[in-house]
Amino acid sequence: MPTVLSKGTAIGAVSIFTLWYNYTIHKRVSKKLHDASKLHPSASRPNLSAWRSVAPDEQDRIFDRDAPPFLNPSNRGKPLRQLLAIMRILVPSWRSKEMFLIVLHTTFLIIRTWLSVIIAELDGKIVKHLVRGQGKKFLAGLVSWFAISVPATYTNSMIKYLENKLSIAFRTRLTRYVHDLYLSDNMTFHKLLLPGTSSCLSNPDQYIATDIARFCSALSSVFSSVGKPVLDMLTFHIQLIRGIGGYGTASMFLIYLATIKLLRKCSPPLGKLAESEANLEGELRSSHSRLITNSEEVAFYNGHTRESESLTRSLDKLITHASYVAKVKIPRVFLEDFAIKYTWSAVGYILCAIPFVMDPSINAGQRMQRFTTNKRLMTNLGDAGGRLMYSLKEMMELGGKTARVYDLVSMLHYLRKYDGRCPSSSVRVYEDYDGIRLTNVNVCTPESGGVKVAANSISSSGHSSSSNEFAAGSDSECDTVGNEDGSNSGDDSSSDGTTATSTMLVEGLNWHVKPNEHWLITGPNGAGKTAVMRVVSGLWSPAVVSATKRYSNGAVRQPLLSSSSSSSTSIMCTIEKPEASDIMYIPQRAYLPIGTLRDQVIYPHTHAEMRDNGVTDNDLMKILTKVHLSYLPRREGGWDVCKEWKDVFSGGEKQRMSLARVLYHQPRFAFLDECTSAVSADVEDDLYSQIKKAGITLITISHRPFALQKHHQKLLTLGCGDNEPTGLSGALRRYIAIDQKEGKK
Ligand SMILES: Nc1ncnc2c1ncn2[C@@H]1O[C@H](COP(=O)(O)OP(=O)(O)OP(=O)(O)O)[C@@H](O)[C@H]1O
Repeated sequence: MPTVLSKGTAIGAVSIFTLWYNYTIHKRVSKKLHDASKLHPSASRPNLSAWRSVAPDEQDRIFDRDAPPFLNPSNRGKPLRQLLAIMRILVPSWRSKEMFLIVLHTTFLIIRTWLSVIIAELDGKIVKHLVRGQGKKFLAGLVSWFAISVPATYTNSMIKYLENKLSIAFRTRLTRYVHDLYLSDNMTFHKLLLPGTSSCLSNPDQYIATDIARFCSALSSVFSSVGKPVLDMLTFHIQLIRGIGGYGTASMFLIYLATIKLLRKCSPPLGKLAESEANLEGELRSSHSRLITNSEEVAFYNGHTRESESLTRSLDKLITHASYVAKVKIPRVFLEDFAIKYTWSAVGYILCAIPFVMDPSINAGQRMQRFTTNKRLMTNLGDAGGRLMYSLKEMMELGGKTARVYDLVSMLHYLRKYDGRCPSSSVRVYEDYDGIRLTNVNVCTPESGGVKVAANSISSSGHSSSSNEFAAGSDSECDTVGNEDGSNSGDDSSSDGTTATSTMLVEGLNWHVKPNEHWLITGPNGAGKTAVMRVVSGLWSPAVVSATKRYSNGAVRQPLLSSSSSSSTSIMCTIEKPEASDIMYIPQRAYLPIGTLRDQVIYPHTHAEMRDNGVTDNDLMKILTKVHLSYLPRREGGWDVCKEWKDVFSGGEKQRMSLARVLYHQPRFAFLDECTSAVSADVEDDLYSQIKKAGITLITISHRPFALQKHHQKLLTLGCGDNEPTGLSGALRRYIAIDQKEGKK
């Protein structure tokens, strides 16, 4: 009895220590976060970003060891390797918080196993005293039983608590890591949704918001569901060897192995099924998001029936899949129950009974004590074995969840590394030029299937190719591909037979914008006006033009122009422009971020940055006056009011707000893409004058050249052949640059 009590005291001491530790640490961390949040809004973010704690290049190397599985299916089916790669993010060092939680969690698992052994022994002793009629000892046994129950219950709740903590810690670190990649400087969030990539990784929101959470929760519970039963089984087996002998435990092990083999044979591919289910859930979620985003348009069209059909279709697919999964699991569930609950228990009884049959000299009391202890150990053992079997299922499902997260992270790494702005040796971007100059630039739509092709070139060579991000698999050594006749279907076939399709919008564009030389870009719908803006901003990669009028998004060979050389060069396409911050791009659809009225004017600056720049609310008021929005702060109730601004502002107000942003940021060049189409003519005139007065060089994209030409000196017309505007399909897009003053081409 004293042994039991001293063990109980030791466990109680450990429990009290962890209680105290948890309480003080929690208080300290909360205070730190509270203090930090008072300094700066972004300071509330603890420095947990694995992006910084694990060198990104090192992670690139890990994730690029082979092409990611969505690009190269042969990389599928390696969940352990994928899990280890992700673990580098989750537990970046031995001294990390996650490591501490894992160690603490394991400690409590060991304590619980130890307690189970103590309880089994105590159980046997209590029954023995009862059978022998030893009342005092029986009561003392009961007191010990209650004494041990306090640390035992505390241990159980700590295990659950630490499991949740671990899951939250994993999720925080992984989501931060993914956010850093997703919102990195090269606009990965945008590239991810371009055609060609979206087919590989649709619904990134589902991956980030749901799949990461599920993966982290599954991973942290695996520590308990696998670690604990393994530990239990080892401990109980050692204990049982004393009770039922080596042959008994050996027989139990053999039965476990046989059950595992049988269950594996009868199991459906649970990992793959879990992965497909997550995909279908993502589809349903994105159908709902689309409806939420476009609710007004759908309502105007009375499109609810049509939308309901599409939602029901997504739901049906998910339900059909879920029903299928439930059906294919039946044989496994049946076998699992039969083997674990019934067969194992029967075998346990037999193994417990054998020692007494073999040794009839044991008296009734001892027999009862040993049988009770062995039976409890056997029950615990069976329970642990059962949990291990169930956790095999969880592990298979974890494989599917791991694959989803690995797909996401490797895709983001892929885009981060290979999607630099114009990384191709044949496309040069200079950012120290006092103007914007494009030389021989082909403006093409992104290739669908382009990522797939590019990634194959990576996997075959084992390192990055220099072709641009949506490029066909050609590297600088390959021959130019394209249509001899200069037709606009820039097809290119990769080695695996994948066809990358891209459309040439503007060929060999030579365009020079000097400071204070205001340009108007015009042309029919779909001619590529916005595409030119995308290429200058780096959202789309420019392609190169060759002397033979062929084109390729990869590098091309071109004979050197000097007569002395018969060799070739591939450098021929350049974009020169000022620092990125000196050019501002205002898209067709006005974007109104979540936040205050002030945030609408200063976006993407924060209020703190605005103050750092010495700008006051009075200055903002002057800007709003210039764009004819001075009434807004009064109407909306001040600068600090937060609303869903896209529903509050009219179409014209949204566009004027975009121009207010231009006046706030004062860039040297501003691309304005149809951003005054909803503004009345007199106000439009004034807005252009205000922007020009602020010293900003205008590059305006518009269908209405006559209304706006007085504010511009130069005209770039896209979508025209040599004489007349052409139809858009099939014909090669050309351009005409006109100096309006001189009236020459
Ligand atoms: N992400 C994309 N992937 C593939 N093709 C695209 C993509 N975005 C636009 N395109 C195509 O590129 C062509 C040019 O688009 P762009 O937006 O530049 O036209 P635009 O001249 O600005 O037309 P509009 O006057 O209608 O705004 C269009 O045919 C369009 O379908």
